[in-house]
Amino acid sequence: MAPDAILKVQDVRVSFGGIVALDQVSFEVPRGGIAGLIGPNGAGKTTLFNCLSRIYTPNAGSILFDGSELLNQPPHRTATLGIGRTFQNVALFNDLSVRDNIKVGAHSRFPSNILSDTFRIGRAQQNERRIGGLTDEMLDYMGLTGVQDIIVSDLPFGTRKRVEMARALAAEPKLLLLDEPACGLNHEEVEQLGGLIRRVRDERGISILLVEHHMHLVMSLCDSIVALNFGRRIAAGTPEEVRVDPAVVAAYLGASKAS
Ligand SMILES: Nc1ncnc2c1ncn2[C@@H]1O[C@H](COP(=O)(O)OP(=O)(O)OP(=O)(O)O)[C@@H](O)[C@H]1O
Repeated sequence: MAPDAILKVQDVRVSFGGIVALDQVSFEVPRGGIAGLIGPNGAGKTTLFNCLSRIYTPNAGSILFDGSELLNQPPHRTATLGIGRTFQNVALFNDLSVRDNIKVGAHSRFPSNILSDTFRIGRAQQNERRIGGLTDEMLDYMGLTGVQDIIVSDLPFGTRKRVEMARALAAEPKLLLLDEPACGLNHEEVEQLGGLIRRVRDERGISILLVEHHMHLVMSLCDSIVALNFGRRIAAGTPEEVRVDPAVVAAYLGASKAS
């Protein structure tokens, strides 16, 4: 793996019965980069994200994260290894407050064990203080301090999306996977989101991979882009290269004709 790649996806294949959702897909995310994953509906983007967050196990291929094979790790370790994620439809604990949702993210940074915590109360208390500190920091960073006690289900969709990103950031990931972060946001919110994602990379050094249909956001934000269609990689390169790639143009024209 190139020393500057945080993620290397190599020849990944996933099939569901007769449907091949990913077919020999390979690409890299440079460390400290913002990479985009694009493609028409059904191209395989979510399936790939589900492999990266270990919800699915590929039938073949390799996923190197920070130099180690991710597929050898148990699924529950992805957060502790340093992979954070948000979901297309927002997956928060709807009955909990903003603060408690973010605390859940911070907890994965300081894993606890009821047995050892019982005998090492001092350490458990120290971890609780750190979790509280990290939660405060994320509330402030994401501009959510004013709504910290509000139950998540009472908030507008755009704010819930920010809470979800704050929860992922509270686990201090090395790589953040954003699944359609602009979906459901208005024009102004999309502009703010672009600035926020850039800040997360610039100020926190977090590498980012985003799946997104909002082409203006992808093209203005990403350093590199991978395009999929029918489970296959059809193009990869800079935004300028991918935008004019004939296979990408044909895939999107085909998708718009079909819809
Ligand atoms: N759990 C599953 N069982 C069966 N088929 C699936 C499953 N998940 C995805 N697929 C199929 O795999 C293919 C890729 O789907 P996927 O959701 O990854 O595409 P996508 O690029 O994320 O699409 P969208 O932009 O609409 O979210 C599709 O043909 C889809 O129907």
